[in-house]
Amino acid sequence: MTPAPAVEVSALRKTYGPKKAVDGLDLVVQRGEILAVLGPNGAGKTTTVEILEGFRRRDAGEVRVLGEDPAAAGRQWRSRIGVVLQGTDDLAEATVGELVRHFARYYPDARDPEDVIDAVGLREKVRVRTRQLSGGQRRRLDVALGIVGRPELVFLDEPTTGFDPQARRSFWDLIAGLRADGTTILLTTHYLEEAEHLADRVVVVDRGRVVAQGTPADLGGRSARQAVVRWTGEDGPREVRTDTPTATVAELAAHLGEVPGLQVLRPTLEDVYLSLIGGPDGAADAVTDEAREGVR
Ligand SMILES: Nc1ncnc2c1ncn2[C@@H]1O[C@H](COP(=O)(O)OP(=O)(O)OP(=O)(O)O)[C@@H](O)[C@H]1O
Repeated sequence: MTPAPAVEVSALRKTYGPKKAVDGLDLVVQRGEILAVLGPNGAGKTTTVEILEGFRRRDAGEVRVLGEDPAAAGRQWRSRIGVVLQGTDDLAEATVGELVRHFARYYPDARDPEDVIDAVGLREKVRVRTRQLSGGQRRRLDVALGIVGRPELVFLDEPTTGFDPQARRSFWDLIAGLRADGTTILLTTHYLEEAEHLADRVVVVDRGRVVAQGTPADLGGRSARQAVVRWTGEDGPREVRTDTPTATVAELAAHLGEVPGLQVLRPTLEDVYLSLIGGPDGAADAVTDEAREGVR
């Protein structure tokens, strides 16, 4: 028997005054998978995650997280969930080491705090007060506090915002390690390469509902889209669209030998994502721009 999904959401709704932040959202996160939720600013990602964490009330819809309704779940349920909170300002005078060790004591089966400090790359900062950390280091501390309790399910809301590229890579290794331990992870991100690198599946949310989902390779029919073969011909740049780029390249090579300027291009995850949400500025912004054009 396949285990029940870690997260099941159907027809979720949440409004703030007249604003429909979440508008009929359906979502499933299977046990052991990494699901990335993508979407433009204001799409409803954080609201959804906060409802799943039990921090925000919903207006309507069914929600099950580790088999329970987060709106009614208790302490024991909470100890099975890892929440990466943004900012622990009231604890700014504590050191990194003190905080991680302190949080570990709240959980029945916590990870070794020293291992967690190493895993998030804060060993050199272990005696530094949290108020003295950089933004990226603070975020890593948030992650450390979110995972030290050995949660079955971790919510990561834009975990690598403000990370330098090297820190982002080590964070990805950390997440891959959690997954290898069987942890289920739901992450929101604006970094398409992060979703591509980490996620088993991605869900694209726009205006409070899911507009597409799939593996990073297949999202929006990506793998089925035609490839573009480009090269430099005698008269300048040439390009053809084809379902069989290998055959095209073989043909070119037979004619030209080493093909000058050869490139085979497929739509990136970012291309597909932007087409799903309506262009580089997102559908909502495109409409606003049109309206602005109208009044000029
Ligand atoms: N506490 C609140 N009161 C009123 N409106 C809110 C509140 N929180 C969010 N909103 C609005 O609800 C919508 C969804 O916001 P949410 O933060 O869930 O989006 P998001 O997808 O996480 O965006 P981002 O990518 O910018 O973090 C936005 O229009 C936002 O302005």
